[in-house]
Amino acid sequence: MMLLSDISTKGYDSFENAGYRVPKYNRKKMVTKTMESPFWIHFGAGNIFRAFQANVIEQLLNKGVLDRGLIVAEGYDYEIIDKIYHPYDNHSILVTLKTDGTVEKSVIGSVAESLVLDSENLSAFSRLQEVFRSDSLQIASFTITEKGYQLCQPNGSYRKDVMADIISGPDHTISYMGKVVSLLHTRYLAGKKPIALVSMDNCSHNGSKLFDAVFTYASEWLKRGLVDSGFVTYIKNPDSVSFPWTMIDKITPRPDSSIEAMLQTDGITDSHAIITGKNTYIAPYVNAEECEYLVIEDHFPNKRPPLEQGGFLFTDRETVDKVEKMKVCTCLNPLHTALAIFGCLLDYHLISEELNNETLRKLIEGIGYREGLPVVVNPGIISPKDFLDTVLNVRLPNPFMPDTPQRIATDTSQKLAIRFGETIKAYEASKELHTYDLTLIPLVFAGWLRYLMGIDDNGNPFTLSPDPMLSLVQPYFSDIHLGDIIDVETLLAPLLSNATIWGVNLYHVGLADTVCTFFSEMIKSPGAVLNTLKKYI
Ligand SMILES: NC(=O)C1=CN([C@@H]2O[C@H](COP(=O)(O)OP(=O)(O)OC[C@H]3O[C@@H](n4cnc5c(N)ncnc54)[C@H](O)[C@@H]3O)[C@@H](O)[C@H]2O)C=CC1
Ligand SMILES: O=P(O)(O)OC[C@H]1O[C@](O)(CO)[C@@H](O)[C@@H]1O
Repeated sequence: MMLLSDISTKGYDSFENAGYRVPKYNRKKMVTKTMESPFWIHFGAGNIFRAFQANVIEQLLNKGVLDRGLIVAEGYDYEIIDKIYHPYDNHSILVTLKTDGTVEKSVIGSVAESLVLDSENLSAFSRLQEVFRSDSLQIASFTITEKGYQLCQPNGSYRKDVMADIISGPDHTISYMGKVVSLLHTRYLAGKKPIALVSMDNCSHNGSKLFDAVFTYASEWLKRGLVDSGFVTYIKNPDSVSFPWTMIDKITPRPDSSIEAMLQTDGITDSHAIITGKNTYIAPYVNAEECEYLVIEDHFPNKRPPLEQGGFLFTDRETVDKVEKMKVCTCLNPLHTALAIFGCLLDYHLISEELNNETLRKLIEGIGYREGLPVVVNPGIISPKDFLDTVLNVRLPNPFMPDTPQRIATDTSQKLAIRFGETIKAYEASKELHTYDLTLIPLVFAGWLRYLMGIDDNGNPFTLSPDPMLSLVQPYFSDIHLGDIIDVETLLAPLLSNATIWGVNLYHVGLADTVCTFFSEMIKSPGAVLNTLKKYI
């Protein structure tokens, strides 16, 4: 029997004997050095951080490239720190699921310290202030989901907690970003020390999103006389505070029970997944694919260690933008969304199993190679064709990855515009290509509308994944049944013309009729979704 919670007292031997990779550096020394002179603090203690950033730093510690590790702060879901970090002395187990079926299990010790970003927890907050005052701090990074950067409510006014912070100033913050900007203010007061604030979230132009959030607090505080103008100048000066853009890619599903069972078979009896009160799915272990990309705009005013030795790719902003577009608009995420929609409709519960369905495989190959690649901009540092080949032949079919269409189907209404709309716009702008050449993208659009009926292709009801637009779009489909003869054009017109959903008004780009035709065919009877796909692919 092995206990992860015993690891700091009993050492790594039993884990090593059970075939786990274990820290090869002197962890005590590493922790002491990190506490004394931190270089990287990360906000967002969720799964991707543990699978990716913490593992890269672990490798660099093992190689002797680094002698200090990471500090992590969690400002949204404190339960993660209390239940998943502290009981294990900040260790975690990374389970890497390789495509050949082999599994690599590693004990990750690179997180030296974990803290709640809670202004009411005075000791944690003053420690964070101390970290932000240190000369050595070079990077504050974030994986806090796209929601983490949003300061406003859907009606455009500030959220309550944001407004409270704007009024009370940097010394009494309660909102997430307010607390971050308060810490940055501490750093400013400590001598305008330079730092890179690096969003590593999956959203387009993420650095600018982070800047906008930070700048909003600073300028609102300046307006109210709560900070001096030098603070705003500090944030706007790229030699003091930078906001590099990044592109991150590593499929990291929620902790899966099959992995937990595997750890138990190895004798680890205290590694159980939890769902926190804030709905984070987290465990002392994390499961992820092997493939990973983190492309970062190389702009670090307080310098940085040689993280490229851990595989991060440093480049200019324009290249990050191109890589991001390549991944999100063409080579990965459109394929993922197509599999999510049709996976739910065809009752699949594993992405990898969908790749064994010839029709679905042809669908995503066509979306990538035929419809997407002709308009993708080559970023240079990664070849789109090679990237797409790997997605199709290595990553998505990986039978050992417990990733589900239902997870990816989350928030589809927010994803269609960026994942498909950009390709449609590129066809519109092209002299040689025409939107009427597109068949597969309209099939996905019709598929999503069919998905919104909440009835699968066998005629059975299923639960739609969470999506902020459901209450708006679902009512259109509430009275439709398979086999109904309806005026599809009249039903769908308000949706098809909504450019917020698709990135374009489908009438303006000549695709509305095609989507209506496909949708009509998909609602004819049970089995009609698959038949429609077969007919047009
Ligand atoms: N899981 C994946 O495959 C990948 C995830 N990412 C990025 O990382 C983000 C987080 O992913 P995971 O760590 O896997 O998810 P997770 O569910 O394990 O953790 C989510 C993290 O975001 C925080 N969070 C959630 N809502 C928040 C809010 N409203 N304000 C501030 N913080 C909030 C949580 O407290 C937690 O730290 C994703 O949204 C994505 O942008 C990027 C590449 C791959
Ligand atoms: O939920 P989304 O944004 O569709 O992303 C699906 C997955 O694919 C990725 O884009 C791969 O990096 C991850 O960010 C995410 O886990």
